[in-house]
Amino acid sequence: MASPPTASASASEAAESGRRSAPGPIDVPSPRDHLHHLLDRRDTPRVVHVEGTTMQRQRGEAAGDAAAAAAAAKPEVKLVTGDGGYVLEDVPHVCDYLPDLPTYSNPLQDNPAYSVVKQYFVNPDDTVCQKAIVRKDGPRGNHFRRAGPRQRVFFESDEVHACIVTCGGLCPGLNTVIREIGGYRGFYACNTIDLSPKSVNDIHKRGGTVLGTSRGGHDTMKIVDSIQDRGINQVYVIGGDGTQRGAGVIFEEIRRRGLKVAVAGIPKTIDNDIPVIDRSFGFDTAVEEAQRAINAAHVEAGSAENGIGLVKLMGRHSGFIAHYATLASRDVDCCLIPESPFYLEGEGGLFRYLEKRLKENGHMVIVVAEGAGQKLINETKESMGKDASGNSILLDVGLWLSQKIKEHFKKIKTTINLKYIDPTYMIRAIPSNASDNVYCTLLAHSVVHGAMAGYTGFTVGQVNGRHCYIPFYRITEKQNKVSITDRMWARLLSSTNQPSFLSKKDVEDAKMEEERASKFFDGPPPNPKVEDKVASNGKAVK
Ligand SMILES: Nc1ncnc2c1ncn2[C@@H]1O[C@H](COP(=O)(O)OP(=O)(O)OP(=O)(O)O)[C@@H](O)[C@H]1O
Ligand SMILES: O=P(O)(O)OC[C@H]1O[C@](O)(CO)[C@@H](O)[C@@H]1O
Ligand SMILES: [Mg+2]
Repeated sequence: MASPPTASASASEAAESGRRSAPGPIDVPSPRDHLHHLLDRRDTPRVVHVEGTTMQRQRGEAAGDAAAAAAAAKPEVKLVTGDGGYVLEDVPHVCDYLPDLPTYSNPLQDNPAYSVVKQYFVNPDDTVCQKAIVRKDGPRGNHFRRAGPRQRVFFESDEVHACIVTCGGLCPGLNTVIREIGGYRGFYACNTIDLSPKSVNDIHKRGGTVLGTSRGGHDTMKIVDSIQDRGINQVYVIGGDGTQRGAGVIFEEIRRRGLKVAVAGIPKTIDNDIPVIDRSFGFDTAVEEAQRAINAAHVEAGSAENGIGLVKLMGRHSGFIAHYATLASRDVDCCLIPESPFYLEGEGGLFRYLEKRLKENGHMVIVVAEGAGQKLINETKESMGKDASGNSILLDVGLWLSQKIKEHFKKIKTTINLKYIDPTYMIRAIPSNASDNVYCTLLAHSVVHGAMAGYTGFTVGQVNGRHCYIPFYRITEKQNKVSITDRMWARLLSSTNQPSFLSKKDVEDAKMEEERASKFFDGPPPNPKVEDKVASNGKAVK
């Protein structure tokens, strides 16, 4: 019988043999393939691969030439491999480039509130697995460093000079995170009143961000100059994929300058489009608030003859809010999201379904995510260009669809009553609900613990219910999307009874695409093929 696969080849060995021909669409990657992928990431040429306790720098500052400097400015992949196909995708630490920093005992141990906790400090070796489901003969897979307080910290409380920045769109919960980070010294100290500025005291009850937010205008050098000039040593960045990318470059520049500054991200986006993590804060609140709009649409539609209620929800590229709001409501007859293209005319099209549903039920509710149907709209309308951050400005699918539906029913001489509701900005401007509030609080604590422990260049996130530290590149390399080949989307289809708008070929293509993506982004599969198993000497095991 084959021994359990491991991915413990050295980085150089892995990089060398990693460039084999691309496997076919139905191949599943071995843990070694995945390791190669991590080592070979186009944007991540610098690799630190740790086996046991040995660290090998593949390329870096030592060469001292321009190429090395350029390489040094790129993200570094830090891998630790272990038995049974265990891979830890570790995050950078200030000691990686400032090796002799002093440490201090964590002041939390003197806080009476925490004295009752059995084991408050996390074991430094604790890691969180990315895939909760594994099989007995499969590899243990990808892991991230567990978040939480460490016994030794790299900053003294009095020495901390933190800054917080929020970027991108609004999101319920922003103020809760700001409040909890802002109160860091209060968090560790006994007298929280002295250390929590009055101004942040009740900001978690307000929507928006007390700091303000913006798009565009990222200038790495100016930002890092300002961090340096002001003597800031902890930078907390709250934002979506763009913001985390920005934080990644700030971190690289800080490391290049050799500053003792921790850069840490807290992922924010109501669209829930950040990969790896269970969900982003504010999403739960958005889904809950969307119910009010859907209820209103349902009441309006049900009160009129041939009533149609149409609700637009946010979701630029990912239709999670529409998806979950539909599932939660049960009053929705059709949900349209960016991930699932639809068409209007003919058999299996939207209009036929609307006609059928109105005949059966006399009214109906449609939920559409703002990014849905953009290709269809673009056939007749010019695109709107980009926002200051480079995101495409979307055409209003709600208005467009309302118009199209009205035209269609006019053509077939049927009177309808269509009410279009656009609650998008109202939804994202509210304060977070109770569940998001707790989530934000814990995320904020976890991120502060990470920075205090000297970790940097990471985003805090919940993975399989546990908080962990995830390298920036993992959060920004792709977007989290609704998988239309997943059971969850099938549940929606079975609850609304809407057409899937997909041909057999579309489904096959989608499956193949998702398999390819998960092959490279989600770590080793639970059960690799036997011939893909690799022993610790790098040889294939049969
Ligand atoms: N590759 C990048 N390098 C540096 N800065 C970036 C990069 N991408 C985006 N940014 C900056 O990050 C900030 C936020 O980006 P963006 O407006 O796309 O919002 P976001 O963080 O993705 O949030 P959301 O999509 O939830 O609204 C902007 O100031 C933008 O200039
Ligand atoms: O109008 P703004 O502020 O650019 O934001 C719109 C975008 O922000 C988000 O709320 C978050 O990315 C998207 O759902 C939406 O497309
Ligand atoms: Mg974004």
